[in-house]
Amino acid sequence: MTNIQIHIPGFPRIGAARELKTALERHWRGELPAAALEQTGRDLRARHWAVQRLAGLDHVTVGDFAWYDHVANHIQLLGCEPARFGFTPGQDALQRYFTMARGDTGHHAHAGCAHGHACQQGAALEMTKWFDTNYHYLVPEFAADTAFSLHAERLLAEVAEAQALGHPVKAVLLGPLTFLWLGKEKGEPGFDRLDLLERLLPVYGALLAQLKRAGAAWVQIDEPILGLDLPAAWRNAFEPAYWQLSQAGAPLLLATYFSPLEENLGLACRLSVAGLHVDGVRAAHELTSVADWLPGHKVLSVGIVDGRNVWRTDLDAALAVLRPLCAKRSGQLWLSTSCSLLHVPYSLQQESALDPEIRSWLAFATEKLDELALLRTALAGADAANAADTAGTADTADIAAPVGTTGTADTADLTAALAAARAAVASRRASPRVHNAAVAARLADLAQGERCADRRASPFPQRQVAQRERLGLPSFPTTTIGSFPQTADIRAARAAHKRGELDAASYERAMLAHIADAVHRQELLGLDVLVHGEAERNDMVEYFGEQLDGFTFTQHGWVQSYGSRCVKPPLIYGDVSRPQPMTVAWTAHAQRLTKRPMKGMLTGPVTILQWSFVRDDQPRATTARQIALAIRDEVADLEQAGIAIIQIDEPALREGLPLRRARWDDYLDWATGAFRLTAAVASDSTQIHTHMCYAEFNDILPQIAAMDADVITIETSRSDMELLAGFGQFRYPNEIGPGVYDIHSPRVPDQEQMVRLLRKASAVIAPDQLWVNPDCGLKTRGWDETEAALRNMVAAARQLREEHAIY
Ligand SMILES: CN1c2c(nc(N)[nH]c2=O)NC[C@@H]1CNc1ccc(C(=O)N[C@@H](CCC(=O)N[C@@H](CCC(=O)N[C@@H](CCC(=O)O)C(=O)O)C(=O)O)C(=O)O)cc1
Ligand SMILES: N[C@@H](CCS)C(=O)O
Ligand SMILES: [Zn+2]
Repeated sequence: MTNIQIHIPGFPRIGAARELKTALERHWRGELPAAALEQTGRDLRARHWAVQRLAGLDHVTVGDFAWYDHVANHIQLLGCEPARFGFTPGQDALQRYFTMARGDTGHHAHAGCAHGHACQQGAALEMTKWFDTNYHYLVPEFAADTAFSLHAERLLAEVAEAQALGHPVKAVLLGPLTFLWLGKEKGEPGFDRLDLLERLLPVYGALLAQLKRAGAAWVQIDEPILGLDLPAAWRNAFEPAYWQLSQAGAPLLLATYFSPLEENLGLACRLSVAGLHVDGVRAAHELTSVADWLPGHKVLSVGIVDGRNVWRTDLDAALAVLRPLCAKRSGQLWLSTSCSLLHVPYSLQQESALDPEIRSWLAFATEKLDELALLRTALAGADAANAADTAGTADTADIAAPVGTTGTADTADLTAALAAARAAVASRRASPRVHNAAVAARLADLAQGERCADRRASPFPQRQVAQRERLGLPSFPTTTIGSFPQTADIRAARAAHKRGELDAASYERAMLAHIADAVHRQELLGLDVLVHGEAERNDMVEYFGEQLDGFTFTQHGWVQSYGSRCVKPPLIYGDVSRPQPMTVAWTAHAQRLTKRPMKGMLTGPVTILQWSFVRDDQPRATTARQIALAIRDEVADLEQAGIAIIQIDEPALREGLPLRRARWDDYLDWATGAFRLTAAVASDSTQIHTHMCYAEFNDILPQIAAMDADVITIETSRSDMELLAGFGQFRYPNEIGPGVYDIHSPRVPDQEQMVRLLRKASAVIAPDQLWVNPDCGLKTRGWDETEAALRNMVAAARQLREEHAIY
């Protein structure tokens, strides 16, 4: 009979009430000593392990906690902190960690630094998106002389902490190949970071041996890159690497997630490990093959509960998938979430304001633990019954005894719990609030007149003439990306309004005053195209989600985005439409305060989709088109209100690319189509901007060009304008604003630094196509640094105008 166990690849670390965020930010402000911060970490870990055990999980996961990011943890664990930080022996490890994550603000590239203007010494590690999620990791830096050494004290201390609390431990590590893959090569061209594997493996070996000695029953070793299109050298490296590691220590559970294994399936099944975890949601179609190919003595861990979305699991469907697997695997079958629960909110228990019907459709992290326990109980019962049928005796001795609330369920409880889950799934399927006939009809009408609906009236050159005539901007026009500092005042006013302590009219007055302040400051700075500053927005996606039909939102559904920063993704449960204008009054107010053009600011359909929890009952493309129509209405209304420039942000367009290249074309087709559908309603003389950050665009430049925005502003400063080369080579046809300063750092760039970047940009893009702007919005910055940086930016633009003498 099958031994069924339950576990999770990882748990949210930020805390039910974002305790980690609060503690970190207090520590960084100097208000909380390191010892107190450490205590917060211990308390959170203890609480999270207790929740896992109480739900009946067989192992607690240790090693998923991080002060800032789990990849950064591995940089320290494996002793490869970049030399450029100049850390000295004996320097406090926590301080070094935060310096890597946040930069060394004591080292100013602009003020008397001997390293020149491209100086990156002391700059924070680059952040980039973790696969196709909205979580950012810190990018390891590798060079030919990178050395590794083991610093496992923190991880081993966490193992000991869990053991002291009486928990069976499964430690989790990033695998060596994924760790190297996620890093960036620095230094000499021609260096290949895969060459470091030989040096890295002995350190992993020593680590695994230490974990075994420490009593970790299992080590989960994450290799999500097995779901990517890997170069042959990387694929070939797996077998020898894992053979070497298998000699070292505790049994290894190799974990893959986010993507099907495809051509790597046989390889993953063959590796010298004791078990394999697969994503049973995104790679559901591979489960039978994996169950067939994986040798019988290995554990198969099936990630059957969705770790990337918030819908309650259809337990009947899950059991229908699991039963045959259970029959095939006479040894050990583990049930799990598809991936770490880092990507979903903590618990539904705190959500008192959700509509009860919609609430019944949902499962956040802690509810997903309960789902696993239910599935295990249901499956174990069926397995026992089968065994009794075949052997004539019911031997339940090797069924892991369920513990905890759900685990103690007797047959009646189990039946009731399954019935409740079934009713919730049925209610969601049949609910009239999910479907809106008017939205369906509008989409159907579009399908008929498709070609005109997503094309501007005239081609770009004609629009450019009309826009230049209307706007009369100088060359190298200056602008910002939308948000200005979300000050403590702004946040406090919104929090007071939410608590009912500040009435709607007073809140609105406060926001209008912040907008007026932002407009005034921009005029003094001499910017050419102004923005209202987004003071009234809690978040660029949540704000729209709160106003669109078909969306709902939570009170506490926070998900970590990077470090202490979190987002509260809205939930799309039904057909999307816009009951009324969402931004027009704020933007029109701002426009009335100035004679300069005020840029309207919208979030695009792909980004709203990508940064929300989305429906799983219809294709993402359909939802994207519904959102596109809603935002299109807003474009039309802004235009009607006299707004001449409208920015439609699509920072998540690149991140939404499927992890497998074979699926790119289909995605890019509907994603860029949704953008065009949003923008195409604008007349020729209305200038449409889009903005993208976090993007390595070069492999999708034709599709970005096909979006046909009049102006695109992109993040380029951190790559020293290297990203722009592709736009030059491709002869990007429309106007471009390559970011000239990194908004993630409090460092104020000087004029000369930005002039250098603009000259570099002018060498690859025609100067009359160029705009001047920061990399992204300024909401996380303070006003002093913002004004200082923008003053220098405006001066840099003026200098370029003089150099090119093309007013
Ligand atoms: C551009 N980015 C975004 C991404 N995803 C999004 N959904 N939105 C984005 O903007 N992905 C990629 C990047 C990630 N970058 C960031 C940057 C900054 C943040 C951030 O600052 N997050 C805030 C939360 C923002 C928010 O929702 N604010 C609300 C609520 C504020 C709050 O916590 N209030 C307190 C009370 C405060 C008080 O003063 O009393 C409370 O409610 O308890 C608001 O402004 O109303 C963060 O704090 O983490 C995220 C991603
Ligand atoms: N308009 C947004 C874009 C962020 S990607 C902002 O400025 O914050
Ligand atoms: Zn941005």
